[in-house]
Amino acid sequence: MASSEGVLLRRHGTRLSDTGLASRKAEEAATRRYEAAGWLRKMVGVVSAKDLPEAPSEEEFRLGLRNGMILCTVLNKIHPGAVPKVVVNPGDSIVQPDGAALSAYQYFENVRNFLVAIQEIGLPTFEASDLEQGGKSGRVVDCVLAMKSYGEWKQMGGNGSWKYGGNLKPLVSVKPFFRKNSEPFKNSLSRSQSMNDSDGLSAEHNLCGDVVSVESNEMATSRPLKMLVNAVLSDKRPEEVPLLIESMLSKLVEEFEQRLSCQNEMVKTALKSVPDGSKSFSKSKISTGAPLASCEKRMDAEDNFTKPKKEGCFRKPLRDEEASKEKVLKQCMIFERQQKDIEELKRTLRTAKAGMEFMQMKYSEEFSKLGKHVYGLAHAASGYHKVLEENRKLYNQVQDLKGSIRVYCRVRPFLPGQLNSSTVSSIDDGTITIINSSKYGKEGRRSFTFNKVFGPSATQDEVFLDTQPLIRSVLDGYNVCIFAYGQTGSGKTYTMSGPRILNEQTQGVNFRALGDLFKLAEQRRGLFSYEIAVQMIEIYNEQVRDLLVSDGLNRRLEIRNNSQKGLNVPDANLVPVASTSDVMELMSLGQKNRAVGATALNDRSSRSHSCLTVHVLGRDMATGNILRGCMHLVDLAGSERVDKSEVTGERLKEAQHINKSLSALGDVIASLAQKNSHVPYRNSKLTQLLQDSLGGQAKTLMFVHISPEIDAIGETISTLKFAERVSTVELGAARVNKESNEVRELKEQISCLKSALAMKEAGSEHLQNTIPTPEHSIRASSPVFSNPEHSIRASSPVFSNRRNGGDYLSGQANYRQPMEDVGNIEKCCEEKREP
Ligand SMILES: Nc1ncnc2c1ncn2[C@@H]1O[C@H](COP(=O)(O)OP(=O)(O)OP(=O)(O)O)[C@@H](O)[C@H]1O
Repeated sequence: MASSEGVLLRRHGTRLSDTGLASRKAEEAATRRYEAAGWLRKMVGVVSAKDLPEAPSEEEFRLGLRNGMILCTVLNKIHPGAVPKVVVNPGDSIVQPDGAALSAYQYFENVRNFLVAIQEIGLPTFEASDLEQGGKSGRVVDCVLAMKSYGEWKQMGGNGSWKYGGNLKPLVSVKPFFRKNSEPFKNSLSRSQSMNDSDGLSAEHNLCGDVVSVESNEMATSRPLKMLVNAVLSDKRPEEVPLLIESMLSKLVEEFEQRLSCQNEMVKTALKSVPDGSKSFSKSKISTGAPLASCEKRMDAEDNFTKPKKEGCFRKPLRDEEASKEKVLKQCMIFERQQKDIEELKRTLRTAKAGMEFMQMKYSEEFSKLGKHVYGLAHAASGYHKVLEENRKLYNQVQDLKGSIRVYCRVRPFLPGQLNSSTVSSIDDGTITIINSSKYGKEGRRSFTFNKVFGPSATQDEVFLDTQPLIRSVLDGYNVCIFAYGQTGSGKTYTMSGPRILNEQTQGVNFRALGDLFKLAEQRRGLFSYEIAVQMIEIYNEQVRDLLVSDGLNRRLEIRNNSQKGLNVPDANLVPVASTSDVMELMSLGQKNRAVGATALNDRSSRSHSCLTVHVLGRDMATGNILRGCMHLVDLAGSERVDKSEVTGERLKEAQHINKSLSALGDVIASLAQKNSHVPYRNSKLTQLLQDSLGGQAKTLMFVHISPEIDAIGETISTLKFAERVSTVELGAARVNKESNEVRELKEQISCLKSALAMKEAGSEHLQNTIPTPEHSIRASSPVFSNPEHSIRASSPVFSNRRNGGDYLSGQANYRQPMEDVGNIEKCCEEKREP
């Protein structure tokens, strides 16, 4: 063996000094081995020691003792009964160099029992594997030499606890062995078995729970392992055992390492999940002890629950325990942290709840405020509607003040090819002066005053300007009548519709009025909803016909002034319209249906009155009030005299009807203007038809057309007379207003003169100088005197009666005269006041 060791040493190229040390050690080991072998041989005798040479090699020493018989026999000799039963195999005489002949049973029983006994005595032991190939025979030698010492100590009468004083290495890693068939072994085995059989979990738990010291823990752990080893090795051949054990051990080590790394991972995870801030908090809690203990308990419970049951309890190194404790600490910190978070959440919830309640209260307050505001707004809105209504009324009153019957005169320009010699002398705002030819009487000029006179150059836009405000009145529920009056060819159709070729500039009143009507209705959307519909009627020979028929049948219609729908001709087609173009389309249909007769004067001359009525129904969306208004656009038949038309028979009849109806219209308007109690509506179909729109709050606009040709002067004058008659009262009223202004001014003059007289009578010497004051100069140049209109007054009796009137103004008057003048002026004022 020494040589083999030497060979080994040489093979590795060990240094010489090392080689010497090794050989010395080898020699020493051999000496000890020989001593052990000699002592054993001596103890068992030559026969029993036949397998153990006197100076054996390591191998021979191991093989000689391998069956355990020598060892057990010697031990029983020095300590009788130490190994109660030594197994003797019948075939043990057959010695195999590799020990293959030895049964595993024999091998285990004797060696184990020996080792148990040695352990019980307190002698140094070895591992069973040390008797195998590659085992450490030095331990066996130590054990044998310890037995020798023990035997010698016993022989010398040693008693009680024996202390081995030999130079032995402590056998820390050696597992304790228990004697087979011995009581302690039996008890531990039966206990382990019963535990495992009954309940693996509780058995493990109890095993772990019973651990009080490391020693007892080791004992408890070794029992099931022993069983496992027994079970595994029982049917194995001896030569397989070392390999098996090696494999098992490596697996155990592997398993242990795996668990260790697993635990390390858990600890790392726990450390990561614990916030830094919580450490100090948790530590302070842990220092109190109680929370930590509870945590540890919880963790133990968790561990026991999650650990696989078959693993059993492993003895852990101290480091593992520390890691485990640290893990517990971390868990505890997490738990504390979670509790803190829960508290925080609860607090937040409480705050949120309070916030919600506050918001709810605020919202209810806001809602009640909003409700009051809405109520106020509704109130204001109703007020606004009242104001609107008031505004509507005021607006129409203004229109009334402007005149509910307004007459406008329009002079047609000369047509191409006509002689450019006009009967119109001058046009001054509302007054037109006509040159009256000698043919119809005394040569001279005649003036007519209307609301406005449009000369030949007036545009369609200018003509419409005064009509425009009345369109709003229609939407406000008032009725409006717009007439085009005049002799044939004077331009009625031009004013109402425009020329044949239309553009934006040449559009007539109809287009513009309807355009404004729809535009205003659109602007009022949201306040009012409007329904607009159109009727078109023709009055021909005092017969009423519907012009909006598609079959061309001219059925006679009746006029009923008391129709509930506000329709005077309820049987006529009433066509809803939504735009100006809708209306124009209907108008062109009506024009086609209109009875048109060719006359000597104008091939487009119409011998009938046509009336386009736009019915407006407005619903006040706030109050639900209904407003009904309508606008009549009437293109009257030519107003020329019958004899001029040179017609007889049917044409004469037509002309007579036209004249009669126009005359009736004049009568009605005149009656209205004069505010007569009786208005003769029923004298013609035309006035019957327009009854609701003539008088009352209705507005009437009449465009009177005249031709400028000299040969039409007769028609022109008769037209102007008709128009003057219609507008007389209105204009008369205007005149009265004018006169009252004059009276007021005259009164001012009187008071002035009176004060001048008073001063004179007071005997002022300087009167002569005081009369022509700047005040008088101003008065002399005041509108009353400077106005051309007042030039009439200058020649009036008031001033003409005055002697030295001019001197008076210049301050040269006789002082008696002013009193006369005052009397005259006062008299004049009284006269003017009368009408
Ligand atoms: N202000 C005007 N400017 C230019 N042309 C005009 C004007 N007024 C009328 N006319 C032209 O005079 C002609 C006759 O006009 P219009 O047809 O309108 O007369 P009327 O009175 O309607 O005739 P009737 O009674 O036959 O219908 C037309 O050619 C028209 O274009």
